[in-house]
Amino acid sequence: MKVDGRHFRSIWLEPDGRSVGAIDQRRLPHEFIVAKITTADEAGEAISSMLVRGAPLIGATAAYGMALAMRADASDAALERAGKMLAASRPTAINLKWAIDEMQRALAPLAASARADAAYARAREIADEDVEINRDIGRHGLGLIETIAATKKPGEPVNVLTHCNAGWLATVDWGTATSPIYQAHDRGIPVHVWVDETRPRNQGASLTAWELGHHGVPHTVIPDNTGGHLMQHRMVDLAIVGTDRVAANGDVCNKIGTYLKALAAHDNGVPFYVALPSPTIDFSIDDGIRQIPIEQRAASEVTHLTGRTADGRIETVRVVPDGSTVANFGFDVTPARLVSGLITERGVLSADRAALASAFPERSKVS
Ligand SMILES: CSC[C@H]1O[C@H](OP(=O)(O)O)[C@H](O)[C@@H]1O
Repeated sequence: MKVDGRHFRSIWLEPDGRSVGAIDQRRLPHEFIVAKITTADEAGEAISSMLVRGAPLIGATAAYGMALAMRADASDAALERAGKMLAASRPTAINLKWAIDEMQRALAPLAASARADAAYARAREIADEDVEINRDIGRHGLGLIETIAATKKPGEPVNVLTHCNAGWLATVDWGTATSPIYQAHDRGIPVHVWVDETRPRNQGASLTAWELGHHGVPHTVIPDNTGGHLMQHRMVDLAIVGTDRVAANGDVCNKIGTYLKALAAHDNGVPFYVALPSPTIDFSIDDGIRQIPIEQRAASEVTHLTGRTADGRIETVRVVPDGSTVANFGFDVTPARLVSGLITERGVLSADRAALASAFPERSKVS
């Protein structure tokens, strides 16, 4: 997507053909800083520190991390070690394991001398595939927005609520939940986005709002607790969120607070859609609430906030009393019964095993 008129992906191979460039998402929205990742360990640290974040982008970063590992040591032991290290960087997004499995499947049969070049080629394919998949997600999700737009008065926007950041910053490009929004906007369909700030890391306020602003999409940042009120007052036409892992039965794991939005949407008859690329489907599990591991992150993400002072300095301040106990669950699981549909690269599916297996037979058999 564009940043001040210049096209960017969220991650890319640098001109040196070895190191990997990535937007440091911890510095947005106040600073646009590009990080250079030069080793597999740095790729793992970029994922665990959330320099890069978002399920598809985590996968692409791990793929390049495997390539960096092979550049340094292409032995079988190094291939296994890099996979384990990267897989341990974050537990919830299944795209991480998917990408590592893809890389090891491509590299294990090769002679060590051929592995580095093959790894970079496969990592680039994974990144490019993500862009095309997300473009297709947008194409299929666009229909949902067009249907609602047809019921509106001329110029009246379709109001979409989203939670966290499932934008182009969470993927290699386009985003998942935002792809239909960008495509509707680019076609002149009036859209407005209610952006959940998404405590504690504020991915909505700091990332989604930044993205939408740079693309010229009208949006309003709201505290996380506002969505239910807006839905009660018919101010939300559609909710679209991303996901980090979908169980075979259609249960959806996403950023903490998604489940509460789905409950409010269900109670108010607001369509609640989840956008995802097929690598996010985990066909090996069929009960998301019981089987999807929920990451717990540092208390400091809750006790402290970072922002810009009136005179332009970036400062971090404490917002919780010393000594208070903190719980920081990163994700929750929305049961399939609360999901109106899954927007995938192969169409909009009902949130159930039959629909997922029918749309992706090649994946459902593997698991
Ligand atoms: C398109 S996947 C985006 C997904 O990932 C986010 O989590 P995090 O920012 O912690 O990586 C969030 O769950 C988004 O919906």
